[in-house]
Amino acid sequence: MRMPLGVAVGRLASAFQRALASHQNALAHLELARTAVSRSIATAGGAGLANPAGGAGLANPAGGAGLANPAAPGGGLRPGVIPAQAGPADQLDGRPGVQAPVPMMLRELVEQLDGVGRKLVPGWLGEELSALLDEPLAGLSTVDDPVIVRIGEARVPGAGAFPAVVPILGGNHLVLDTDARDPWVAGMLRSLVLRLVAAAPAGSLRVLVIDQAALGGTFLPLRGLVEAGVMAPPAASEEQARQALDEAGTHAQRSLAGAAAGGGPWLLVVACSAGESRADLTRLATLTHAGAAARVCVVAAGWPEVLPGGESPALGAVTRVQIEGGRAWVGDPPRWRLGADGRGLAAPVALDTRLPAPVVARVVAEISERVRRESTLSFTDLIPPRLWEESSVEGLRTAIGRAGPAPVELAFDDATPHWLIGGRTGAGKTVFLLDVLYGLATRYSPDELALYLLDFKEGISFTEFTPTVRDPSFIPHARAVGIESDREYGVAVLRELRREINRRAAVLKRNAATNLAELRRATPDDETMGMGGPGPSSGSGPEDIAMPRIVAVIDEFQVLFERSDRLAGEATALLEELARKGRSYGIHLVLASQTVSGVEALYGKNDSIFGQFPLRIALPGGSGVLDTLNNAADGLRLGSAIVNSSGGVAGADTVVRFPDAHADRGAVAEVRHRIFELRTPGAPEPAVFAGYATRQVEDDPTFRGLTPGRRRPVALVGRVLDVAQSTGYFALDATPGRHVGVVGTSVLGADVLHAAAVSVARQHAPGTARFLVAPLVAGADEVADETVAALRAAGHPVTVLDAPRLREELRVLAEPAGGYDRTYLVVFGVDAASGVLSVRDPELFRSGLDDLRAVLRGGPAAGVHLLGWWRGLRRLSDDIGGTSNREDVSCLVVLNVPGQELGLYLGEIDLAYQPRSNRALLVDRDEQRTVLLVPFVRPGRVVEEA
Ligand SMILES: Nc1ncnc2c1ncn2[C@@H]1O[C@H](COP(=O)(O)OP(=O)(O)OP(=O)(O)O)[C@@H](O)[C@H]1O
Repeated sequence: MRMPLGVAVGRLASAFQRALASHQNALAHLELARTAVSRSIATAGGAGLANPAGGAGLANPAGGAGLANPAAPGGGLRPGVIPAQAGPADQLDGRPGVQAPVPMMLRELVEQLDGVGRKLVPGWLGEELSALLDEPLAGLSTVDDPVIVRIGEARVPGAGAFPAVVPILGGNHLVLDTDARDPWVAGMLRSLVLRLVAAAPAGSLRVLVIDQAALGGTFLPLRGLVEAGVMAPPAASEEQARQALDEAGTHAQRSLAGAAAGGGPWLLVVACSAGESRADLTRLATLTHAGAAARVCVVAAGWPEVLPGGESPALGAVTRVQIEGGRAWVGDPPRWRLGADGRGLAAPVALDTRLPAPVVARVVAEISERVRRESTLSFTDLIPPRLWEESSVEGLRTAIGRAGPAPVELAFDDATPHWLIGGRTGAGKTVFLLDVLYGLATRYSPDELALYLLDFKEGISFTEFTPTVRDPSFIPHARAVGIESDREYGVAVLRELRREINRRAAVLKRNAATNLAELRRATPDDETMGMGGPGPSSGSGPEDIAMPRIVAVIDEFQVLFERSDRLAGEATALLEELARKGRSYGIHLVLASQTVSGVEALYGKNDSIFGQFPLRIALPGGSGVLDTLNNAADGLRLGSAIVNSSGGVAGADTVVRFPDAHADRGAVAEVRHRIFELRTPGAPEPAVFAGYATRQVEDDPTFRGLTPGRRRPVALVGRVLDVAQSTGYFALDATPGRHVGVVGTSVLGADVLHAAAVSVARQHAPGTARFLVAPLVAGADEVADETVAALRAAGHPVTVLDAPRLREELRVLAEPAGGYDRTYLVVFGVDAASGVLSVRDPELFRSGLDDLRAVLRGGPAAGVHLLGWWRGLRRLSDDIGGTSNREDVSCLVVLNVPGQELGLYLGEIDLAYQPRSNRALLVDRDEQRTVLLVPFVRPGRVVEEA
């Protein structure tokens, strides 16, 4: 029985109404509609699709009851929707065997379906794009269902054109027989990807492009999507292709494993030249069988029918497209048919190829903006609702930002024990580190986590973790904070970490554990945390097994290697050891650098260190921490980073956005105060080393603790650059030569002498020590006067000497008679007296220098010590009778003396000393001690001039 055309159309219309009502059910309705069409065609003409010419009215659209006239209101093609595309489609004619054009009903069907698809996928293309971009991008609420997407335009000679659509996602895949070296195919792939990502909700779809044949060039026009975090940088080599397919496989496995829970993003794998390798074909084919739950969709171009060794791997739920002489033939999609003969759409298709650059730019910008909007997170998003609830037994984890809308967490654990961070100046390194550190310090208590924070550059990176005058709060996890650190201080921190490794190794051994996690799993927390009884089998005290994980951050670590000297050698050895052993002992390194050369310096020195740093984080300009072939970080915007946990190899990058901690100072301060309030009462402040800070003896805790009655007085001269910043001092015992010589033209010499004099004075009861003070150089008068005043205020007798009187006193002191416990000769500018001292007494045949040398040797045994400042090493050497007598002044504080000159004087050729402002070298010949000092200076001293 024949069905009247009007009835068929009525059915069709109601089917479409339903389809339009719910895009969720679009495919079901497509099926319904198709059936209706087939039926109507079959009943109307009995000829079906294979021979539409036989269908009444179908061959002549104009006669087809409204449907046939595209311009007719309410039906047909909307003006401007289908572009009048020039190009191959204009020459299209029917597929061989197809006698007549595709029925208009089908054309209408597909047109209507594109109406549905338009809701699903923005329908812009070619010239129409600009017009449509005035509308907001149509978005999908989900991509969980199959999406009907337009790939081109079916053209029927003499009968107009209609959109050619295929189902994609939802378990549907697309395969083309021609690869993307064909510009037509390349254009279609780009257009398809752009339509899909534009429509998909942010974060619901990620695109992986494999493009070996064009070295990643096919998707160059869409590279903005990489930065938007929607598309991974194209895999352009065999190795990268393998990694991309690994990722797709893992994604499918994970999705299948979590299928019951539902959700999760989709991965669109676009293989631009699939036929490059049989292995890749097999893996792609496997994915087409995996079903919708795998949440991977394959679009593969260049799929060969046969391979040299046999058939191409069997494909699953794919729509095939063949390219023949500039025409595309679209096969039947899985589960339904586009034509009655089972051979697909019976009309050739001109693929969508044109994506005008300005339009692409605008779409990409809009997508980026949307992703940015939807993925923007603030500093507080990194902070857990409840503080200090995590255990660090298995490792440390913290949120650092988002990839699209998906939160990204990074870990310090067995897989990624240490991190390497790169980024040019101003790339946000400090902000990123603050994000990480606050994230950690809010998740883990100080029993679970300790921090060592070291910064070598000028700036204030870590200052906020330390108490200041304006804000006394601090982060109780921080044990040591170095700001504008010296290399020496850096090495001191590394030494301390090595000591901690050795301590932990011993505890582990005693407890028969091979690593920290094992020990802590076997030991109740209150014991390992230092709050309970002794360890299980060791009998060791709780302090002994207190083992929070330690994160040591070294910003601008390349400074350690900026010279090729003994210190750099030690730093390399220490870093290597820490990197190698840290994993087992819960000690994790974060090395950050702004220059590639910093990284290369270390590579050059020792290749193996960076093998221990699988996690690479590249901020803008930080490609140096990635593989040499991976320049993904070059075009990054501020606030984004490439995170790569495969040692930086290309293809394993994730673009992550992180919040700007600097932008929300109030929130940051509030978090810090919350952490501070939670600390155990009496928790120690971090030891803060600020490279620029000067030190005064009056503020020194050791100085304040000095009282009379010490057996051997100590002369305090500065603060050592060790982690505790211990006080630098010389013990003045009876050994010949126990005198303090301060050397250098710097006026800081006078300040150091002051510190030495007032500190020894505190160790004698008033009146039991006498001080002979000789201010011999004008530049030191002020300090000398202060010294005299301070000594007198302490109740000690003080005699002020000029050069001739100094000579007299030396004559007396050369044969000491006693009377006082100690006599201190404090000479500001010993060298200024050398003219007077070198004169020989005509009667005694002795010069002042002879007496000086006698005092230097014999004085200490009689309680006489010289505290002297020489304004040059040569002058000191001359006064004491040459380098062979150098033990006669065995305690030196060296200021601005060239390292080489000092090395020669001390007989240490490889001495790594560079004079710099606000620093001195403490040399104790008797104790074989050479350490860098921040010398004590008078308040208000401008040290830069030193
Ligand atoms: N995620 C972000 N979003 C927006 N702006 C950011 C972000 N991170 C950092 N910035 C901004 O970038 C600027 C530089 O950041 P930061 O001080 O962290 O850089 P840096 O790499 O440490 O620089 P330098 O090495 O010169 O100290 C700051 O003004 C900061 O506000």
